Amino acid sequence: MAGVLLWVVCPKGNATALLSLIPRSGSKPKKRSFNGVSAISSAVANPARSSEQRVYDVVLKQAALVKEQRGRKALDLDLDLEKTSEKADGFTDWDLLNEAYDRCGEVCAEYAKTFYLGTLLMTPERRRAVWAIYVWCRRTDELVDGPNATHITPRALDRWEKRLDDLFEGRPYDMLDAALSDTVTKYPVDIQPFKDMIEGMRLDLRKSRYMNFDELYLYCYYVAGTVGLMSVPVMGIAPESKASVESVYNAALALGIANQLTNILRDVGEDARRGRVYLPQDELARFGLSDDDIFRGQVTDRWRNFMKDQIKRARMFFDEAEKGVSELNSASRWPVWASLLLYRQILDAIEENDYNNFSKRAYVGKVKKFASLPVAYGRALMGTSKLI
Ligand SMILES: CC(C)=CCC/C(C)=C/CC/C(C)=C/CC/C(C)=C/[C@@H]1[C@@H](COP(=O)(O)OP(=O)(O)O)[C@]1(C)CC/C=C(\C)CC/C=C(\C)CCC=C(C)C
Ligand SMILES: [Mn+2]
Repeated sequence: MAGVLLWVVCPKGNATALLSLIPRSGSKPKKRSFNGVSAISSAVANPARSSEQRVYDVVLKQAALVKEQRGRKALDLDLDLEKTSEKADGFTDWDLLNEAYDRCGEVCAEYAKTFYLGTLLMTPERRRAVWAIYVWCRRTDELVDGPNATHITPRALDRWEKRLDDLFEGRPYDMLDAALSDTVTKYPVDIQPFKDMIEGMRLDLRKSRYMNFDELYLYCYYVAGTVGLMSVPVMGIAPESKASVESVYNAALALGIANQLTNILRDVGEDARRGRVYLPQDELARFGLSDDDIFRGQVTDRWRNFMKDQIKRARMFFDEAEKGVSELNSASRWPVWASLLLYRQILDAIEENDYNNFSKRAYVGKVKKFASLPVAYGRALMGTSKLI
């Protein structure tokens, strides 16, 4: 990771409410109404398009790419790598490419053990592609959150983006990039979600307050919804699924948003100590709260009520995501269910802490964690048809 950093710094070379929140297949995102608040939010003050509409364009683009490839039937993604694929440009050594993927697996095992174990159920080809995506996301997040984050400037992120362009064009900069470079030649992965994740990191450099949910939604899409859009082309949709491609991508997007909203609710105290408040300012005000209450860090009834509302919304996104998991290829469902159930339980833990997310970290204990794994497995075995 240090090498990457050096290069970047100094380069060389309620349910109905949610249903209106998540756009359905082929339709445009509708006006959002959450908790009785007409929350087309910034779109009201600003005739420009809402975050939801902007994000939906990326969903459509990604879905179109998948459909195009399905139509061509050019790839059989389950065949052995050696039999099916061309070598990535500049990478003529199979051993080196295998080594690059193995290294991605090691990084993944080190940073996200449960997720890594889940990927072992996937086909070898898909598994290593997901590792490559994971590693790129982890490195991108490390740039702004890692030990050297203070050296990161918008220009450094521009260079990271240039490097992304290069790897998508078959010119990887290092071994880990080479694995992703190979992955994007084999799966219908669009570059836009990757660029958008970098945009999320840029946002983190310049913005520490979110006026309303529309602004927060865009941030959550950038840093987390994108992960869903990057992963599904690799995980694959079950051949027997009757769901539209768009609806599956919407569910994937919802899972990323749900995870990030959960992250934000869990880390309120930690973020405040870094001068950051990710909670929508207008919603805080509606509950008679302000930044000062967050910096004071006292759990009051106002805070509890506010948190109940926020948790409810995060759960609605999880509910929406759940509908899509069964549409994925059977071998990809288990890790997704496992991560969904584990993340969702963080919300329960916040409740169990009596909403003290200022000084008590909500976490899911080992027993609950392990108990979720067979539940995830059971759900993964269930068939499709929750979406249309
Ligand atoms: C149909 C359907 C439901 C499909 C499933 C789609 C799918 C696999 C969605 C994945 C959703 C997911 C795991 C999103 C990640 C959300 C997340 C935690 C984002 C974090 C961002 C920044 O957060 P922050 O800095 O506030 O927090 P930290 O303190 O840093 O934690 C991220 C850290 C961005 C970087 C993301 C990653 C490193 C995770 C990348 C994961 C994958 C590529 C694999 C996803 C696959 C599975 C099975 C979970
Ligand atoms: Mn982070």
